[in-house]
Amino acid sequence: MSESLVDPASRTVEPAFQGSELEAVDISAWFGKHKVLQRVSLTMSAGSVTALIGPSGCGKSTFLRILNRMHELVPSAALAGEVLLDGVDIYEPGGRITETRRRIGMVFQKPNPFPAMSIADNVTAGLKLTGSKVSRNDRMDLVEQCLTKAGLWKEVRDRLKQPGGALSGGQQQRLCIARSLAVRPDVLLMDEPCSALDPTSTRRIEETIAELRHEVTIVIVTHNMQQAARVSQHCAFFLAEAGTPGLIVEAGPTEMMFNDPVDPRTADYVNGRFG
Ligand SMILES: Nc1ncnc2c1ncn2[C@@H]1O[C@H](COP(=O)(O)OP(=O)(O)OP(=O)(O)O)[C@@H](O)[C@H]1O
Repeated sequence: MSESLVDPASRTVEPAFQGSELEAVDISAWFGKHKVLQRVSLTMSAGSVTALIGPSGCGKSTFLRILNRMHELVPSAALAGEVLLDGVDIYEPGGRITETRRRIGMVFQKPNPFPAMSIADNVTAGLKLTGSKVSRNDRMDLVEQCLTKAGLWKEVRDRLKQPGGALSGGQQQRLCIARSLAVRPDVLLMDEPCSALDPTSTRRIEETIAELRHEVTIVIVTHNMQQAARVSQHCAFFLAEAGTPGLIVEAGPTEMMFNDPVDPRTADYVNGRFG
């Protein structure tokens, strides 16, 4: 893929950012007897966006869901390995799942605001679940702050009481990002957040991601190579060959992954020769 795909501005890692580091160590995963991930290790650094790329079915979403303990919601699901958030395993016995999911938020493929709930209430909907209390005044400040960070404030500030479901798809996705930010996560996981959106809304979300990475560590699954090149500073290429479990073929700085990968399979994939 040509060098111009990688935005030079997105490569710089801000030295001042003191965010959280997420590290997956030797993660294997199963659905029943079907092993879908094989000893995957990856460090997702603070202050940067890590893109997970690879063909359909290679385990990217499963890996992402393991990073905030959502994988275990599937009855047949099992896993081995560790996920360290700032050095502490989120799967440690006695660890609180609610607190883990507060610290590691998730934005899904399809925008999922509460459609009948007001825009403002959508933003603060996660606070109750995590047991956080905010006064009425602080609540409105928080609503404004999160909508601003999600790049939606200017578009909705005059209609905060209108239902979230009345927004466009792209606005709904930014509302979901605002809702994730309200509980002050350390990490934000995004599973193909633009796949249901038009190119303009996609651009808008990408701009939001570029701004957010200065305050929250971001991990994004994307099928769009241009998007991976535009928004991420690090990339991991997943592959499941001939029915074998998914593994990481190669991971590293996005510029290297796109312009000078070590493994020929990475070059083939990022250049659109398969997948
Ligand atoms: N709930 C589930 N129950 C059983 N098998 C599952 C479940 N979810 C995923 N799988 C299987 O796990 C493997 C990895 O799926 P996963 O969705 O993680 O891949 P992916 O790389 O994210 O794919 P895509 O890019 O198409 O979203 C696939 O073989 C899939 O069929």
